[in-house]
Amino acid sequence: MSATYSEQAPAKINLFLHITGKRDDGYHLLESLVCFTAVGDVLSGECRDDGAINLTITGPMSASLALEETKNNLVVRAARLLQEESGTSLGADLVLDKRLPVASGIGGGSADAASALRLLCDMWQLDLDQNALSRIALSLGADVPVCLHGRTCLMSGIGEELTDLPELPPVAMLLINPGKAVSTPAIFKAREDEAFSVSGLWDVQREFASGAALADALSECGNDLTLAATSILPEICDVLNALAREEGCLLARMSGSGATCFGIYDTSDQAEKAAIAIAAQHPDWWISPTEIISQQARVLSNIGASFPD
Ligand SMILES: C[C@](O)(CO)[C@H](O)COP(=O)(O)OP(=O)(O)OC[C@H]1O[C@@H](n2ccc(N)nc2=O)[C@H](O)[C@@H]1O
Ligand SMILES: Nc1ncnc2c1ncn2[C@@H]1O[C@H](COP(=O)(O)OP(=O)(O)OP(=O)(O)O)[C@@H](O)[C@H]1O
Repeated sequence: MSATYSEQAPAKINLFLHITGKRDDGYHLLESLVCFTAVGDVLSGECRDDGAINLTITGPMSASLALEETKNNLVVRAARLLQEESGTSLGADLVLDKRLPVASGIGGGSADAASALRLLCDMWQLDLDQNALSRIALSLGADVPVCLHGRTCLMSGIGEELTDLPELPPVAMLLINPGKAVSTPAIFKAREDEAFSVSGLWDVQREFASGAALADALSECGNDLTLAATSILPEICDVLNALAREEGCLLARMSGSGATCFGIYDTSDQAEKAAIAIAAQHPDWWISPTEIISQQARVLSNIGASFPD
């Protein structure tokens, strides 16, 4: 029997997101403080020797992808690119446990693609150089390089320039998605007339001992896609208000191009209480209390521990 490999695909959170310019090809230059959370998808799989790539999607959010062709799934596209680049004749039977809402600003698809690259490099024992992997990642999407990197960092360029930052403490967070998908290109288009932010505002040396200190520093920044996203989906304002109203909320902000928003809470107890209170009023929203994870925590959780629901 062949071994089962497993990789986590944590949600990506843009703690702040500044749009600093636009390239001639239409892609925007950005600066964003990115971290990852304990909640995420999980990809697992076994090796095949015939080169076939099979993908089964399970989990609470699998229905959102049911109408899409499997060959277009970012996991399968990542696998195909890796086969081409490496020339391997191996394939894989993959299972994606889809827990993150789709098209929701927390990079679910990008995280899945990155986890496929990590899992298959391991399974197929590939020794590709980092540049080749980064090139494949960027060709799959602007958020895939940061998800492949998988640790707290400052992201710039169109998403391919990554500067490591001191790891953040396990800050308590609450993620909420109002259950409506948002198109990233539509949001970038809707902000076309807005001015660009200046870059270089974030002190890359700075360390934070608590969620309160982090939230305080983040209050100087913002998410430059919020206005555009709320004009397309006003329900995002309801989500932000619901997060901010609850006791212990230090900051409420949208991630990426939305519609998922995060709240930073003083304690995990407060984040969990807020989750229960908001769920009672909005049973149709996706609500997930979680925390920021560090790279070290991810490595440890890979050793025998299961990934939190
Ligand atoms: C908004 C963010 O989530 C912030 O992390 C990302 O920049 C989006 O990354 P992504 O979803 O992987 O984006 P892609 O799939 O590469 O691009 C989707 C579309 O978003 C727009 N896009 C994306 C990234 C970027 N830096 N500039 C852009 O203008 C482009 O219209 C592009 O056609
Ligand atoms: N494994 C996957 N998971 C989610 N979406 C996928 C996947 N594979 C392909 N897609 C397609 O990618 C689109 C964007 O999905 P994703 O969840 O990554 O968006 P997002 O959360 O807005 O990402 P970002 O934060 O990078 O803007 C979906 O609408 C879907 O059609």
